[in-house]
Amino acid sequence: MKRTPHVLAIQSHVVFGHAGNSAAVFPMQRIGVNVWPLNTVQFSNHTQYGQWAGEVLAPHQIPELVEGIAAIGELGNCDAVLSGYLGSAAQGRAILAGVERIKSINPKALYLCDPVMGHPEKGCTVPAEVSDFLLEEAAAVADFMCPNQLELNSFSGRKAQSLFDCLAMARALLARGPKAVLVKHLDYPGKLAEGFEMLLVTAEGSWHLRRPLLAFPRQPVGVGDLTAGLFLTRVLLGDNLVSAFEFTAAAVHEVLLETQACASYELELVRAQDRIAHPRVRFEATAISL
Ligand SMILES: Nc1ncnc2c1ncn2[C@@H]1O[C@H](COP(=O)(O)OP(=O)(O)O)[C@@H](O)[C@H]1O
Ligand SMILES: Cc1ncc(COP(=O)(O)O)c(C=O)c1O
Ligand SMILES: [Mg+2]
Repeated sequence: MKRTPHVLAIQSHVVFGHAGNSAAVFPMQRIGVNVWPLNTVQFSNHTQYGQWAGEVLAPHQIPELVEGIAAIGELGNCDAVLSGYLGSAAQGRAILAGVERIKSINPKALYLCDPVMGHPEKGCTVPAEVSDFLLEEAAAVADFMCPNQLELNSFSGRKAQSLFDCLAMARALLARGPKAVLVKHLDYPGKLAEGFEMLLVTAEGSWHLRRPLLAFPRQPVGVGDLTAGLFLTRVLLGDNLVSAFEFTAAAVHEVLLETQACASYELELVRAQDRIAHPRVRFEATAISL
């Protein structure tokens, strides 16, 4: 029987609702991986509510927890690390040390870095040291990076002017080391208003995908975290990168359809669980080149 992969998922936890690990862990488990959640913060709720209670994990706890897993002889069973929102560059460096420790025991282990930089227009940003860390240090170690357009613009120091410009920006990020860059959400002048577009860029080629844009009174949070977690999971389960990309788009769309149907602000992950595992919709990625 094929072994079930294990993923160390290092990102935020919210008690109520879904963001970070609270958006990614259950869907990842539902489609077939064991998840080791290491929560970088425990907040009452996600920060887009404008108020929350809770605490950030001290950076020294990350290596301590990783060493704890090593001490019971289980660290070599880690097949991948996923990281999301970082409270500080110090927390990021502690994650990279953990990734290096895991790769030294299991060289096949993968690292997916979701370079979360918040939503500047909603007053939520990360310190400049975190965005510098993500570009200068994390990109060199990560196997996969999953920026959205804002994050890609921030890496490039400018706004994308066209789809081909987005592609050039993603290729520039790819040149820093990752095997693949998945742009979770494209935004550029001339983009069709009714579509939600994504991009996958690898050394082999580039693929563009469009799914319907759904109307929400308030944009749900945690979609990026769900996207990154599902993509990594499907790769671990043996999909090629393009298939993992197409599956992820379909499964995320199913969650958003359920969320919209329930008029819910929080993602309806439990109600959508069978559709996450077996999406009824399918979006085909089409190859594009510069
Ligand atoms: N098909 C869709 N229709 C409408 N909004 C969407 C759709 N897919 C994602 N979104 C929204 O687009 C925004 C950007 O998503 P994305 O960049 O993937 O991740 P993040 O959640 O990290 O910002 C999110 O606010 C999400 O709620
Ligand atoms: C605690 C927390 N974690 C993670 C996120 C990131 O969520 P998203 O997937 O929407 O980028 C947010 C967004 O507000 C958050 O508040
Ligand atoms: Mg995000």
